[in-house]
Parts: sequence; structure tokens; C-alpha cells
Amino acid sequence: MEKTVILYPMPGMGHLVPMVELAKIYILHKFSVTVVLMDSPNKHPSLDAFVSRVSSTHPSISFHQLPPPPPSSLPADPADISIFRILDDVRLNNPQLRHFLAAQSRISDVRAIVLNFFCTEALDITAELRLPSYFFFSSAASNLVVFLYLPTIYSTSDLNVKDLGDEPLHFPGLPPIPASHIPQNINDRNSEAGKRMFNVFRRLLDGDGILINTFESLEAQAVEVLRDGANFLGFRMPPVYCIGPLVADGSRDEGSGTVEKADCMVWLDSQPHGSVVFLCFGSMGTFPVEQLKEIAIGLEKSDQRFLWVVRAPRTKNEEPEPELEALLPEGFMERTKDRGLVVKSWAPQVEVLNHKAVGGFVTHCGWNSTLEAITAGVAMVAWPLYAEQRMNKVFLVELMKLAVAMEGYDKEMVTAGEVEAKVTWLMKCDGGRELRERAAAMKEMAAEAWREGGSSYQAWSEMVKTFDARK
Ligand SMILES: O=c1ccn([C@@H]2O[C@H](COP(=O)(O)OP(=O)(O)O[C@H]3O[C@H](CO)[C@@H](O)[C@H](O)[C@H]3O)[C@@H](O)[C@H]2O)c(=O)[nH]1
Repeated sequence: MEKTVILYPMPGMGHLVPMVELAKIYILHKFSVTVVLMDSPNKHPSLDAFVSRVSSTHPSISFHQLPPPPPSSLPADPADISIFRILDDVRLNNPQLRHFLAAQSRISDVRAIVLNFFCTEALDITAELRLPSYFFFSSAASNLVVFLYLPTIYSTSDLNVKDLGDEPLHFPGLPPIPASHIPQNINDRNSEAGKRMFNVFRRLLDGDGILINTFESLEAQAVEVLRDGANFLGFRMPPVYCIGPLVADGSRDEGSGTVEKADCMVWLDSQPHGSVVFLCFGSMGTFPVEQLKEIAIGLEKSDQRFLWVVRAPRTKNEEPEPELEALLPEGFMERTKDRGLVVKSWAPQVEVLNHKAVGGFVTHCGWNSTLEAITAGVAMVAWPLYAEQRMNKVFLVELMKLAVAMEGYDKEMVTAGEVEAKVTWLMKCDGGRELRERAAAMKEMAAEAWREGGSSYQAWSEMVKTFDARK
């Protein structure tokens, strides 16, 4: 029977994309891989297209779509990305997952299941079926330190993070983090959301190991804290494997056929080396129209070349999406057409970041975007929006020194003046040049991690050995 690994991502792009890279690594190491997709009304709109693209370019990765679960008791709201909805999705899909895993273990040699870190509720099933279970943490190791240590802060003090404003919080191995930067769903010690989240994090310790999409030289101190949990966190950790950066940069693809070149890539071909600043805010980031207009004015005044992915603000009740022109200042596209391009909703980000014309990246600090910029050697302007992104901004600016902050990200509005100033600073000033040089050096370190003998390569090999030891 073929050695099989089963991967179970959440249905968001930020979770699925690195899981697919993980699948490619298992396949390169002669495992058969099935990616199980939960059914959810909250799945990302680009997810099906992504899956069908991967299925055609990588037929060796099997995707298994679970049948629809019973309807949720939560009201439908595509904009709701709360922990309640996420955990509801996991719980509702559990019986279908159990059925699939039981059948799969009868017909193949399932060596391991890798669960997205939100899927801790699936652990009861995998334990019952005696399947070795690993968690995949798709954000920074530093965030995992925060998530695991915050309950200790709560249990040893009366602090409630949401009441502390910008007061710095101290976590082992990390720079001080302003309390206001802790994600909303864990900043209130009394909230039901917080309790649920901490439950999820506590259960990560019950798996056979935690895979993290990072590499040691990027987050050496946080990795040390996680490895020596007993000393730094006050409890023992399961084995931690830093196996990143897992980025869909084509490095694990074997001649995957020809893909039509996107218009923005053709446009980039005609731009000078390192001259374009790329602005993109993840798979879900949106801004109110007034903020889009401020960005546009800032870009226009900066005189820099730019490629900007604009997503319309979320609309309710299936209203049609407005056209780009209606979202931007009148005449903006015409006035900037010689040096700027606006793309609606989506651009092939990894390809863009690796294009020689791109010299800087204004990002929402989603962890995949961050790793994609690092592996491409592109310096960043950090403009965090939600989830753990404000903490990522702290690590990028204070610890890794790979980004400068877009000030005002934590206020109602980032002004046009700030957009102009930061874009110009990054692309034209000495400080920006230093940042770009650091980014170029970190690109080398990222590449080193997956070379034979590199830290991620070794972590990977150790994890695979534990599969065999269990047999
Ligand atoms: O126009 C676009 C927009 C996005 N992407 C891709 O979509 C992914 C986006 O991932 P990420 O940068 O991590 O952002 P989110 O989609 O916002 O990811 C969620 O998941 C991440 C990983 O857990 C978290 O770090 C984020 O905060 C959370 O919002 C990346 O691979 C991008 O390359 C594109 O290719 N083109």
C-alpha cells in the first residue's frame, strides 16, 4: 500500500496555498497525498479555481471534497470571519471527515494527517482512528508564542488586554507588543471568543507535532522559546518543525504547462528594474471608498511607479460590485497611466513580487504575503488590517527590520500624505535603500533553509522519520 499523507486545510486562500506547497514536498518524497476540502459557505471565492488549477498542473495531488454538512445555526454572513464561524465549519464537517478518514485508512497506509491549526476539534476523530496527527500553523512562530503565552498572562494577573491601549505586553523571546495589537478575538479575557481561541491553542499541544511555516534564521528567538517550552512557557511542547518558507513560487513544480501571462505581468515587463511599488492586501483585504481615494492621491503625488490591486468594499445582499473608476478619484487612471496600473481584485502576487521591475511592496502583513516578499527579496511597507497582522507588523518592523510602518494603520484613515511619504521613502531614500538591502540578504537566508542540510530541510527530514518510527 502506498504511504499516504492527508492534509486538512481551512477553506481560505491564506491557509490552502501553503498546504498545497506542503503537499508538493510530500509528493517529492514519494508520499501519496490527499487534500481534504471541507464544505463551507465561507470558502474563499477563488478557492475552486485555485483547486482546479492545481489539479490540472499537479495531478499527483488528489483533492477530496467532503459532502455538504447540515446547515449551520449561525446566520449567513459572508463578511463574518469570527472564530465562532470558523469553529462551526470545523465541527459541522467532522462527521464527513470521520467517514472519509475511516474509509481511507482501510485502503491505504495513512502515515499522518496534517490539520490546519483551527481544526483541533478533528483531533478526537484522528485519535479514535489512531492516525498520527500534526498541526500546521500557517502564521509566524512569534504569533504562536503570543497565542500560547497569553493565557499565562491572564492567569497570573488581572490584566485585560482590551483595556490597556498601547501599553506594551511582554512575551518570551519577542519585542514588546502594544496591547492594542493583540487580535480582537483574544484581547478580552472574559469573552466567549477568547475562551474558544485559547481552547484551540491549548489543544495544539495534544498533537504529535506542530509544523510552522517559517524558518529558523527569520525567527530564531521565537523558535527557541517554542522548542524549550518547559523553560520559557511553563509547559512542555510537542515537537516543533519549522519547515518554511512554503511559498507557491514554482520551485517545487515540474514543468507545469504553460499558463497565460497576466496583463499586469506584461505591463511589468516594460518597467525599469526595481522601479515599481506593488500594493496588495491579501485575499480578503478591502478599504472604504474614502480610503481608496486617499491611497490614489498619495500614489499620484509620490510620482513613483505602482501596480495596485484594488478590491471593492464588501457589499451586502449580492449588490453588484462597483467598477474601478467609481472607486477612485475622477481621472486618476488616465493621469497616472504612464507609470501606474490598477488591477481589479486579484493579481498573481508571487509572480509579481519576483518580477525584476518590482522594488517595494505595500502589504497587509498576512503571513503568506510576508513570506512571499521575503523569498522574493522585496522590502515592505506594513499596513496591517485584521487578524494577527498588527503583530506581524511589529515583528517585521522591530525584529526582522524588513518593513517600515504605514503610520495611521491603527487610526480611522491613512492619509494621502503618509502614503506619498512612505512609498517615496521606500523607493527613493537612503533608509529605504538599507531596507531593500536587508530584504535582499534575507532572501538568501530563506533560500538556504530549504537547501540540503538547511534548517527547514532538516526539520522536514526529522518529521518524516517520526512517521516511520510509529509504524
Ligand atoms: O491579489 C492577490 C491577493 C492575494 N494573493 C495570494 O493570496 C494569499 C494571501 O495570503 P496572506 O497574505 O496570508 O493573507 P490572507 O489571505 O489575508 O490570510 C489569512 O491567513 C494568513 C495565514 O494564516 C494570516 O497571516 C492572515 O492574517 C489571514 O488574513 C497569498 O498567497 C497571496 O499571494 C494573490 O495571489 N493575489
